[in-house]
Amino acid sequence: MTIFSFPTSTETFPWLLLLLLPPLLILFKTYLLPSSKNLPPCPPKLPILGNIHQLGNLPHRSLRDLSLKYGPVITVYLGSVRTVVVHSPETAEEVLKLHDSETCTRPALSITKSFFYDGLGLGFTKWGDYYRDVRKLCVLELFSVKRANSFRNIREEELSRLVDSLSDSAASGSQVDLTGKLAKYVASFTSRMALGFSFVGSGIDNDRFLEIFTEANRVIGKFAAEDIFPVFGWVVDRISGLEASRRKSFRELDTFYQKAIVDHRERKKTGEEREDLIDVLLKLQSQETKLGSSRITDKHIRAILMDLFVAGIDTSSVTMDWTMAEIARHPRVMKKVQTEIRERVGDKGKVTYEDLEGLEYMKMVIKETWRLHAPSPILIPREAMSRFKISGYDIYPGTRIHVNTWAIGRSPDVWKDPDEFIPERFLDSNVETKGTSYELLPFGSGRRGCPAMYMGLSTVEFTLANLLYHFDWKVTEEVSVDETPGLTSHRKHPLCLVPVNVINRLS
Ligand code: HEM
Repeated sequence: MTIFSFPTSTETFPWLLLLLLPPLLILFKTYLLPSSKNLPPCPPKLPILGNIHQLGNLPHRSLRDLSLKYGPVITVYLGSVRTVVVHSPETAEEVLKLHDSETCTRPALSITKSFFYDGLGLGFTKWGDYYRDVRKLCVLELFSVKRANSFRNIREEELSRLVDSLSDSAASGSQVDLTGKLAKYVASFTSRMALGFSFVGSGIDNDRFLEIFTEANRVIGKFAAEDIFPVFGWVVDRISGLEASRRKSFRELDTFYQKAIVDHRERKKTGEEREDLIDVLLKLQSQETKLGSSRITDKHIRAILMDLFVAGIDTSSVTMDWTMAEIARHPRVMKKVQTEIRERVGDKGKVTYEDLEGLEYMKMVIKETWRLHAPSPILIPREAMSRFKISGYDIYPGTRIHVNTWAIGRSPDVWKDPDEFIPERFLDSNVETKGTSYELLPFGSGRRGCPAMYMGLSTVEFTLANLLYHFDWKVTEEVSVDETPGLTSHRKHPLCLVPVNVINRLS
C-alpha cells in the first residue's frame, strides 16, 4: 500500500471540486447572483429599460417620490447601468464625506468624449493625477479669492450697464425679461473675465454666444442612449441626431475658444498688459507647467474654458433668477430685504462689496432659494471605485452614484413646512452653504465640490443686492415656478417684471 501516490483524474476530480468550491461559490455569488447582494432597494424594473420609464420629465422629483416609498437610498437601473441615488443629509454625508475618496471619480459618459475634450477639463474628468493637477491649477490660479477680487471692477462695469438698461425701462414703465437680462449679464461678465472681452470684435456677439451656449446647455442636459445602453446606444444617438447636435455646438464653441487664444498671443506681441484667465493659462503654458504627464497645450486651455463657461454661467444666473422670482412672489420678503439693504447702504448710490457682509437677511433669502431650487438638483454623477456600504447597503465598484440635493431641500424630515418660502428659518441656524451642511448643498461637497464657490457667491450677492437697492419690482403677471429638465434647474417661463426706479445712482 502506498501512502501517497499521484492521483488519477477520477480521483482528483472530487478533491479538486472540494478545493475549488469556495472560490467558485464566491464568484457565482458575486457575479451571477446579483439579487443575493444587499443592494439598496430597487423599484420594479422592466427588462432592457430598467427603471427609465419611472424617471419622468423631471427625474429629481420622480426619484424623490420613489424614495418616499423605498427609503433614502435607492437603486435604479438606467438601462443596464446600476445607479444608486441618495436622498437624505445623512446618506449624502456618507457619499460626499465618509466615502468621498472612493466615489470621487466620474463615470465615462458620452458627453465627456464629445463635449468635454475626452476628460481634459475638470467637471467630467475621471479621478487621477491629471484631474488633481487641473483642479489644483484652477483653484490656485483661476478661482482663488485674490483672482476673483481682481475682477471686481469688471463685474461693477457690467452691473452698471445692467442697472442703466433697467433704469431706461423704469423710466418708460415697461416690463423687462429679467431672466434674459441676468443670463446676458453673467455671460458678459464671465467672458470678460475669461477672455478679456465681451465677444465684441470676436465675430460672435453677445446674443449669438448666448444662443450657442443655451443650445450647448440643452444638448449637455439630454440623456444619451449610449450612457444607458453602452453596447448599442451610440447608434440611437446617431439616428436621433443627438450626437450631431452635440458635435455642432462643440465645434462652434471650440472654434471660438481657439480664436480667442490666438488673438491673445497676437496681442501679447504688441506688449499690451492685461490679465484675463486666458492670459493666466498662456503664462503657465510658457512656463512649461505640466498637467499630468503633459505640458499645457491649447487643447487643455480650451477644455478648461469649456468647463468654466458651462459650469459658471448657468449656475449663477439661475440662482439670481429663482431668487428674484421668489422675492416677486413674496411681497413681505421683498419689502424686508429691500429695507435691510437700503438702511445699510443709505444714500451712497450703490451697494459696494464691503456692504455685503452686513446683509444677513439677504443671505437667508438666497439660502432659502437654494433650498427650494437647488441649482444642480441632482449632483453630477460620481462612480464607486471600490466596494463599501451606504446605510448598511452594499455598493459595488462601477456603480453610478447621485445625490438628489433637490429632494434633501424639500424633505419634511429635515425642514418644517418644506414647500414654503420662509427665509427666517435660517435665523440662528448654523446651516451654511459651503459643503459642510449636508442638508443644503448648492455647491456640492467634497473632492468634486464647486471649486469656484467664492466667485459664484460674490457675483450672486453683489448683483442681487444692487438690483434690490436700486429698484422696486412691480409684478404684473403670476410668477410661475415651473422648471425645465436639465443639469441645471431653469425656470420654465421668463421672469417678466417692471422695475421702478427708487435710488438715483451716483456716476
Ligand atoms: C452660484 C454659482 C455656482 C453654483 C451654485 C455652483 C454649483 C456647482 C455644483 C453643484 C457643482 C457640482 C458639485 C458636485 O458634483 O459635487 C459645481 C461644480 C463645478 N463648478 Fe460650480 N457653481 C457656481 C459657480 C461656478 C463658477 C462661477 C465657476 C467657474 C467660473 C464654477 C466652476 C465649477 C467647476 C469647474 C465644477 C466641476 C468641479 C469638479 O468636478 O471637480 N462654478 N458647481
